[in-house]
Amino acid sequence: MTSDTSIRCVVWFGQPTSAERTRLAQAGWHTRVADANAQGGGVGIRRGDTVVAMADLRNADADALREMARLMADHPRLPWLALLSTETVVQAPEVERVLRASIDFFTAPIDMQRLIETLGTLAGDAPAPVPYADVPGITGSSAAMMAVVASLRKYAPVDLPVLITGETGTGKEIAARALHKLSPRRDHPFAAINCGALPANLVQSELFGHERGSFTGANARRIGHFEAAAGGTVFLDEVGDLPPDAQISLLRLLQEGTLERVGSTQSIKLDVRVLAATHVDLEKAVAQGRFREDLYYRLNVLRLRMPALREREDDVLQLAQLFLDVFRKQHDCNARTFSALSRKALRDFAWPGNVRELLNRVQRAAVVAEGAQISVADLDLQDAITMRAGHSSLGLTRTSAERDAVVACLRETRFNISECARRLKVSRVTIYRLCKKHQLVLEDMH
Ligand SMILES: Nc1ncnc2c1ncn2[C@@H]1O[C@H](COP(=O)(O)OP(=O)(O)OP(=O)(O)O)[C@@H](O)[C@H]1O
Repeated sequence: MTSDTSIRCVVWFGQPTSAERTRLAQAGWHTRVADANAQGGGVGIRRGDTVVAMADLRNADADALREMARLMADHPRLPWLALLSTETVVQAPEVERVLRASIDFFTAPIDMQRLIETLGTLAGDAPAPVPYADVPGITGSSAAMMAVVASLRKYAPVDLPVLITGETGTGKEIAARALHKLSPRRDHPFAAINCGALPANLVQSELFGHERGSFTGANARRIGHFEAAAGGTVFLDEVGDLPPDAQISLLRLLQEGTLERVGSTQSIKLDVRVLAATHVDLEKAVAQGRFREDLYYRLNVLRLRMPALREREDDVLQLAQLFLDVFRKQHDCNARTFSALSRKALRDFAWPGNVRELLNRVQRAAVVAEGAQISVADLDLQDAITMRAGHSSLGLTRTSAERDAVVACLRETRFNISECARRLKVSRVTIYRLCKKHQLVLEDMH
């Protein structure tokens, strides 16, 4: 069983500066200087800990270089990074040997941000989120999320309704906001209305407005949500909850582009795009006569399905780290990252409440965590780690397909990491991360 208190350690062959050590410590990495005097002074390394070795060539003379190359050859299982000075002669045979044995190298002055990101990747952390610069609010680089982003880009400029489906908390409103922001209507209002939360007797008036005196309590004329969003976009969440009379008014707006306020017979022309969401089966509601079929076809012109979080296993850690980083900016908290075991639990959990549940668990964990690492207990996910990863056959199939692809390519390339990375169109660091994820020990595969 993996310990939930595993450490991350950089075994530094050479001399780190105190500023470098401080930055690493801030990022959750212990530094153990490997020299003749190091015994006992460093961190105890145990099974389950993450260890990265640093070949610091900045002050290395010819003897030290030779020694380093020999050391690296003796420890091929360690992930090695190399640090060079601007004077290091990279063509020198000993330097070439060091570089060939290294996953990546850095030249002084070290870009500490890049170093910390590289260490994180080697430790199996979530890859940095893919920024969709033009698609606000959307995070995730899984295949499922990339497909969503492609649809958002396609649908946004088209002035037709979009029916957004998906379980609760999958980001349907985020998708609707992104559609609005990417559309030519972006400078006009966006109104999000939860149809299920409107009092049944006031739905018509809330959505379409009313004239003074149209019903008891209507003391003044009121503009409805649709009119207030003129020129923009209206997002109707839980559209299946609309009562029959509001369904008729909405159909008319979609067909004719007009509405009537309650208590008036005057038609008002209105330009507004309608986006609708549902987490219930609208087809079933139509079959049962609870939802108008003609309205269903009007709303369902373009369809966007938001995937459940369990279908986006690759995004869970990115989202968790993002939510933690955002929380840290707003609150004083010790937690900076997730323990190895809690990362496993985050990946394995089925997330019935989807992204919203992830956000809530991370925020709660950030409040209760005592140290720099969020534990499984902080996330209240103790049960998740006892369950098998990917209860769903989809999760299992995907994981084993990924493992098979890496193993096959490594064999085809005769375990040449660079060639394997080139063929799979990923970085060498990713190959090392995948080997770690699937517990592939290169030497055991020959
Ligand atoms: N891809 C994403 N990137 C970042 N945050 C997200 C993403 N998807 C959802 N969220 C966050 O998750 C929460 C739930 O999202 P949202 O309200 O859009 O879900 P929903 O599907 O509309 O839920 P419901 O069906 O319950 O109304 C929000 O806080 C949102 O910011």
